[in-house]
Amino acid sequence: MQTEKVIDHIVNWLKDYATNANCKGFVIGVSGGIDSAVTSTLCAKTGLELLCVEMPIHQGANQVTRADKHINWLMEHFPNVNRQPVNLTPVFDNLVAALPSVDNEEERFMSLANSRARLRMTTLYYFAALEGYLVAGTGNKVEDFGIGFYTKYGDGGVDLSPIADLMKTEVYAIGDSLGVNQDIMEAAPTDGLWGDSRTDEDQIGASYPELEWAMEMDDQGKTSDDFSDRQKEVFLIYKKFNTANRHKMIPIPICEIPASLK
Ligand SMILES: NC(=O)c1ccc[n+]([C@@H]2O[C@H](COP(=O)([O-])OP(=O)(O)OC[C@H]3O[C@@H](n4cnc5c(N)ncnc54)[C@H](O)[C@@H]3O)[C@@H](O)[C@H]2O)c1
Ligand SMILES: Nc1ncnc2c1ncn2[C@@H]1O[C@H](COP(=O)(O)O)[C@@H](O)[C@H]1O
Ligand SMILES: O=P(O)(O)OP(=O)(O)O
Repeated sequence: MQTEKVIDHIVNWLKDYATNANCKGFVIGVSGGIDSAVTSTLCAKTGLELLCVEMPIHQGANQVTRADKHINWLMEHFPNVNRQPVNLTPVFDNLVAALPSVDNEEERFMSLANSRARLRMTTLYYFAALEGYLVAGTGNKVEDFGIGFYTKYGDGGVDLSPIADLMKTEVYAIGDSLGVNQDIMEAAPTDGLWGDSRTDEDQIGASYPELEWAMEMDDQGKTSDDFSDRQKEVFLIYKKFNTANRHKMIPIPICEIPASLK
């Protein structure tokens, strides 16, 4: 990858898109992870306004510290960057309190994890409408179009996706070139939605480099019969997620009414 040229390409793309859309700039959620660190830095480099929103929901202290440090760094280098902390912990707790209780709390862990991402999306769109900004998405290619590892209409609900054509390893290469701080470069990817320290790899059962390999093999038309041992295992994990989450990667189904009925 020609890293410097890719950076310039994305920055120009962001600038052109916002200008043509008559928007003043961007709003983004900054989590302390690599995807939002890279995307926010690319947005900052456009020179347009950038609002970085920190939205903890029972967040691990290390994630909050990494996000803080990254935003401080951006603000030191780019006068067009501002920050807005929004503590969503009480909002989330109130939502849970307003919902009917369940017999077994475990039954709703996934539903509530995704609700966290949707509260963040709602918050980002509040600022987008208020200030005339676009919501910048932070999904990369393997998450968005490989395994569909994001919350539909949560972190997947965005206006534009600057890094969605880049694999996670390419996002790290860009982060390195942009000077993203080492804590973030070394942090294990996590969706941070569970109130514990589980990583994406813990949840998925494969690492991003492994999943990128499987995505490449799938694109080449390979099947699980072409592999054995760990490769077969990874390929099957990839296919399972890719199949289950395909509905997130295509337009929503619309019930077409036959002309004869109109
Ligand atoms: N980037 C990240 O690391 C990141 C961010 C957020 C979430 N996550 C993870 O992503 C996962 C998201 O969970 P999920 O995928 O179950 O939730 P989701 O809400 O993203 O998708 C499930 C929902 O999609 C709809 N749906 C299901 N099948 C459908 C179909 N065939 N056609 C149309 N709609 C359909 C239903 O409403 C269902 O509740 C979790 O494991 C979460 O931890 C990862
Ligand atoms: N705590 C957070 N504050 C702001 N924005 C956040 C936070 N956690 C997540 N986000 C945003 O959502 C995407 C996806 O998050 P994952 O951690 O990968 O699930 C992230 O890039 C932020 O934009
Ligand atoms: O989306 P982010 O910034 O939270 O990155 P990661 O998923 O690698 O934690």
